[in-house]
Amino acid sequence: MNNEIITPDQEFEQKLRPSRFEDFTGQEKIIERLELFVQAARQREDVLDHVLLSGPPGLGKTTLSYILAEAMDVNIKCTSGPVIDKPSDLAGLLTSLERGDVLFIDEIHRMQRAVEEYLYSAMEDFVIDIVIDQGPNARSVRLNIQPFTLIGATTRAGMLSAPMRSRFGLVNRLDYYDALTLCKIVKRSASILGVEIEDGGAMEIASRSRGTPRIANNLLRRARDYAQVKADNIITADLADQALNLLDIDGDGLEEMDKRILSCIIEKFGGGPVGINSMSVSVGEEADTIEEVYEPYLIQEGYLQRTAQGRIATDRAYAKFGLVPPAKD
Ligand SMILES: Nc1ncnc2c1ncn2[C@@H]1O[C@H](COP(=O)(O)OP(=O)(O)OP(=O)(O)O)[C@@H](O)[C@H]1O
Ligand SMILES: [Mg+2]
Repeated sequence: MNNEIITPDQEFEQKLRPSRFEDFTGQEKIIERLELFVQAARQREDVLDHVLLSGPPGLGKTTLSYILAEAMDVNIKCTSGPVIDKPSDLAGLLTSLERGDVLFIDEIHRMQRAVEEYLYSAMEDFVIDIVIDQGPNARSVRLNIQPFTLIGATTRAGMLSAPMRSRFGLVNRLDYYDALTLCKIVKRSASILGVEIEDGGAMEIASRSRGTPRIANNLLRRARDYAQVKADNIITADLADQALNLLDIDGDGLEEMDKRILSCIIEKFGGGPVGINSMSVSVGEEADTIEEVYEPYLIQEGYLQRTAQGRIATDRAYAKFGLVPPAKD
């Protein structure tokens, strides 16, 4: 399996992560909007409104959060939904923020309900309740905190509760990148890494990266290794093609797990509909990962449909394996 292609490598990503709006390629609408709100807030010497960033993994949510903090010229503190055990963990973080600071909460849809509710008053009125003393003397005091910007990132916007969602002033959904945009990203990354790449090579990588900058960068890295061993360190279209074939990434950018999911629906479940849990057992991947990582791309590319009864393989999925879809009644 090529899980390394889709999983983040912190050190490597850090190096390639754009730190200013100008270096962030693609998602033009979102960038235009965010730049405008940053400018407006700065002019008023105000704190930036809370921002929600949603979209599949590797499209730039964390990157944008850092860019926003940088553009506002404030500190950023990072945490993640599942690691906040109880409201008091959050209280410590919130009281440590200075005016205008960014609190970045990754995987915000995985926050516990009690923690989430605790966050509401902080987001809305910049106050929190803390319990002091213990036993019979225990009492709750209301504490003002500095106005701050919460940036929440989620791969599953649909799993966010309505009250949480409504507290974000700026809601942005990142979409998959087209190949041309990814091509620019690949070339930028190559120049940072000092890798020589031809236009054709960059395009080959871009069109096989499932619309995802993280994957494009990871494939670039693999192509670089290949070029170093097999050629003169130059990534041509031909060389990129060979390197990606070696990784089992096909011409449509599908990787082994994508194909396993599709062939499982077709071969074991007669084309579907099949429930996520049966599919998860059958392909040997967690249901969450299938839903967050693999399915969105397969759906966008028209290989898979999600219906109330379950997942269905489309005609395109059959065609992918050279099969004829069953006649519909
Ligand atoms: N628009 C972009 N331009 C250039 N590089 C990008 C862009 N978006 C993402 N990247 C690159 O892809 C990598 C992954 O992006 P990032 O970590 O921001 O994704 P994410 O949406 O936070 O993913 P996850 O949901 O897994 O946390 C970054 O290190 C960065 O180098
Ligand atoms: Mg992230």
